[in-house]
Amino acid sequence: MTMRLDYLSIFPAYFDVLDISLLGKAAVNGLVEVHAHDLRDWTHDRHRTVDDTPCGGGAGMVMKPDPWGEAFDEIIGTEPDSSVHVIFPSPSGAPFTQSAAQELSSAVRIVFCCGRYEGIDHRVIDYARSMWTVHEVSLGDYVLNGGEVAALAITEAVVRLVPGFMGNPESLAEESFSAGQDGLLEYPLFTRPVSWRGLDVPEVLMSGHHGRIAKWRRDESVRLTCERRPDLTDSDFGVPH
Ligand SMILES: N#Cc1c(-c2ccc3cc[nH]c3c2)n[nH]c1N
Repeated sequence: MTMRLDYLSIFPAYFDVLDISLLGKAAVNGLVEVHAHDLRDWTHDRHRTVDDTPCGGGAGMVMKPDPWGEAFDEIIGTEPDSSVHVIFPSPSGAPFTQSAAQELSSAVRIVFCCGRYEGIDHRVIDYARSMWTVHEVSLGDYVLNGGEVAALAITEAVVRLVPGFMGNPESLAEESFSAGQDGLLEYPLFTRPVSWRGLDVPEVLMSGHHGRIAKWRRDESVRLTCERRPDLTDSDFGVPH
């Protein structure tokens, strides 16, 4: 099943990058198809205006609803369809998580609505909610200038989980935040040479003793998670008091 990805933005060239790297390969293999659209193509004035002053006053500009609605009609259609996932990156959105990426990896269609200026007229989101499955999501607690970077990050997090995308799906199981890691951060990784600039690979990893190696890795994951992400430690993870 091919996943169709659409991107609506006033900077559609942001998404040219999706033609390279692994995503390019996935497109070639028919796993995903990518369509980037310039929102200004749905304007009708000579300046191709997509923004206006905020009702109620305030700084900055707000994206007008009309171009979005006409773009939706042409790109998605005018009939409700809950199988279409419409993502609005927003600083006021719910934190985007690995579990959200996992859920979206089985979607047949995802449409990213990339706002700029101060944001998009809220009626656009309300209309989309009446038609499709909408996700207002945030990458994190910092401010970007628009939704494009978030759309790219979410795309990578989702598409790499699409069955058939990763050459070795087993590698997904041991990553940070994966279910296989019990939500823990990934342990430190090493490869050859064994000694590098006076720094050595931990001996246990060279022991060939799989049980000891597994314990060392689990202990390191717990240590790192407790140190860096106490918010993820909603249980003791077997940490001795
Ligand atoms: N996702 C996300 C965001 C944003 C964001 C998203 C869309 C727009 C449209 C205008 N400004 C935006 C900022 N800022 N910080 C995040 N984590």
